[in-house]
Amino acid sequence: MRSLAEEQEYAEECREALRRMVSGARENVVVGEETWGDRYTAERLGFYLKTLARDLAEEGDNPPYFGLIRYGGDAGEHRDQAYYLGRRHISDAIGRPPMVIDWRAPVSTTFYRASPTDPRGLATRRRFGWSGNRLTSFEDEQLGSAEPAPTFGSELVRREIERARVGPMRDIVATIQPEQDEVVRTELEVSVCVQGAPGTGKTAVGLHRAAYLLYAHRGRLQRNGVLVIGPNRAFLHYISAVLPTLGEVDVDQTTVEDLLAGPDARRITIRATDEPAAAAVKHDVRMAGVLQRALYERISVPENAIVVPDGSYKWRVNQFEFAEMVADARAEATAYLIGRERVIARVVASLQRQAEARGQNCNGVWLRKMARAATPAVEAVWPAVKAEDLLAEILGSRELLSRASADLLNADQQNAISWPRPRKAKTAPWTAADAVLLDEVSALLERGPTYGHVIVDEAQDISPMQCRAIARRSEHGSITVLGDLAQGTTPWAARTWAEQLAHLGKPSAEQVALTTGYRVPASVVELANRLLRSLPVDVPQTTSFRSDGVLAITESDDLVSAVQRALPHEGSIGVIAADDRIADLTDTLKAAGIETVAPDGDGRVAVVPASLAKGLEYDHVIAVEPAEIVEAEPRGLNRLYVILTRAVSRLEVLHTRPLPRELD
Ligand SMILES: Nc1ncnc2c1ncn2[C@@H]1O[C@H](COP(=O)(O)OP(=O)(O)OP(=O)(O)O)[C@@H](O)[C@H]1O
Repeated sequence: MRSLAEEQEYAEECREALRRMVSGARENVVVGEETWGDRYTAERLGFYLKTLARDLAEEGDNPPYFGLIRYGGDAGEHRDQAYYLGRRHISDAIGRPPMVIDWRAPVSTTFYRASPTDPRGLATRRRFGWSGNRLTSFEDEQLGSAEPAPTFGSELVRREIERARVGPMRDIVATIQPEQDEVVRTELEVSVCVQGAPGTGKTAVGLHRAAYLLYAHRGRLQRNGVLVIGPNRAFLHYISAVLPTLGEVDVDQTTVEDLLAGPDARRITIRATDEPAAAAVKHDVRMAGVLQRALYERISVPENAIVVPDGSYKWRVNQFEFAEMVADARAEATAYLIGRERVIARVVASLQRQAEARGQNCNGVWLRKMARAATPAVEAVWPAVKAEDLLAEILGSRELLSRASADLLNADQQNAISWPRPRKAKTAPWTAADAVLLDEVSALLERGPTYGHVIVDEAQDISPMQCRAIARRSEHGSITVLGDLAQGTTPWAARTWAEQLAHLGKPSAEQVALTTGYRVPASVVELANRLLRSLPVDVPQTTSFRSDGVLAITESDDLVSAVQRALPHEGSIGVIAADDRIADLTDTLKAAGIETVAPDGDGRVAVVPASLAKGLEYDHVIAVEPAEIVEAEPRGLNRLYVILTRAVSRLEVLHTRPLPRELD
């Protein structure tokens, strides 16, 4: 095995090889641009070469590798072989073995999963310690010896997990733990649902799974795409750097709200906010039934035949035939507008049969003319509908709403979502929940495109109707569902995964639990677990990987002193409080000369509204007045649980009012 100096030299050689790969890729772009060929091939080649050059160049100054595995004498095809593992594959010359293997390649699994009790053919596992991009140390585990060393855990892994957090989230490729690796490498066809306590690495696992799937199934997923859905924009900002560092830049990352307001649904402008009672009804899965009925009641049974004059003839589809065409299309078609098109096509086909029987030549022009002539009759029984017009009408017409929601919604529920008078779709006071309904109606009218894989983070908070919108976008693909039932804070938060998975269209997804926490230190976990016992969900408790960390409960409202106590320590500081205290607290800190930023800003001290803290983490968290956080919303205790578990190293709870008794 190499010494430290030799390893440093090898690291330099790898960097050099990577630089050659970048310039080679750039040269290829130039050559590719001058290559003759058909336009499609030239375009595809150009796109591929440019992507490769860009990906390689974006590699930047990351350490070229983080681990080395050396197999023993009885490891089959890998016998006595050694492999360096890094964020990306590095090769020196075509035909030569790679200098560094991508962490996602099958052989890398051994690095993550081998243990003294199951060495998987390995003799040694070496982990490298880097300071910036300088290799400073390594650590060897002898896995193949007859007498395995007692497991003491890796010091480098411990240091990485306990490091102070600054700035946005980082990748965890060097230290993925075995149970996390199993989720990351689950096959593409398999949908998984991960229930994990705070800080167990769900988000990290989801992002690494996206990168893994793109590596293992690049062709398929580049066509269909991978979508990551997170709870809010601050969270997306926080995770935005992870996939690019892993070499993956073509993953869509969005919130459910933005997904539904996206380019294919830009028809409404959200101008209003629903009352809680209205939002509760609109997010209820029964609305799917209401919308479906309201749409399909537009279809009626034909009362007349279709007669189309054509020169000296008149072609006919009699009333009975026409009714049968409508009934058949209704039974077969997957979407309303497709069914309507099908009826028109069948009417035209019938006219064509009659015309051809008379020896007429039915060319394209004739067929289009017949379709135009038949459309008004079809329109009368199967009218074309625009999603926003229909939704505006359902919410604006008590008769229609009551017909469509009979036995689904009671009178109070119907009242809650009714607009006082019919509105025009364009200027109606649309709300965020209406965008979810509109998406449902749009999908009833026409099927939309689907992704190859969808990753849903904080999935416990997604409403049944939002789940259906996600299910539609992953209908022909698979999903990774990440969440924690105990952190559910929306009015519709899931109580069980079985129910949520059914709404997401994947009732048989594999359910996995992660229970080792890598963020929150043991003393803070102990406090949070007390609260967990009083939450109405059945989830396993976390055990912390970390024995360090400090918990302080201070009876005071002196936030400035609390921040000043935190400032000398390394790392980020998050002041988290009930939403309506944020402006005040920001002013107080400003007056004391302490500069603060919002949760998506880049600065040392962030002032974070409780409602935006989900998924984020700070080295030092100051949780201000838990009683206010709990009182601010119906699921206030769950919110408090989220807030207490944002701390990486130190949590200070600042209060003047009694602490909620659930914390005792
Ligand atoms: N194997 C690991 N090695 C190093 N760091 C890790 C590992 N797993 C998780 N972490 C770190 O632990 C922290 C928590 O991870 P993450 O945010 O993914 O957890 P989570 O389960 O999504 O938490 P929450 O439910 O609170 O949002 C992050 O800083 C992450 O980088």
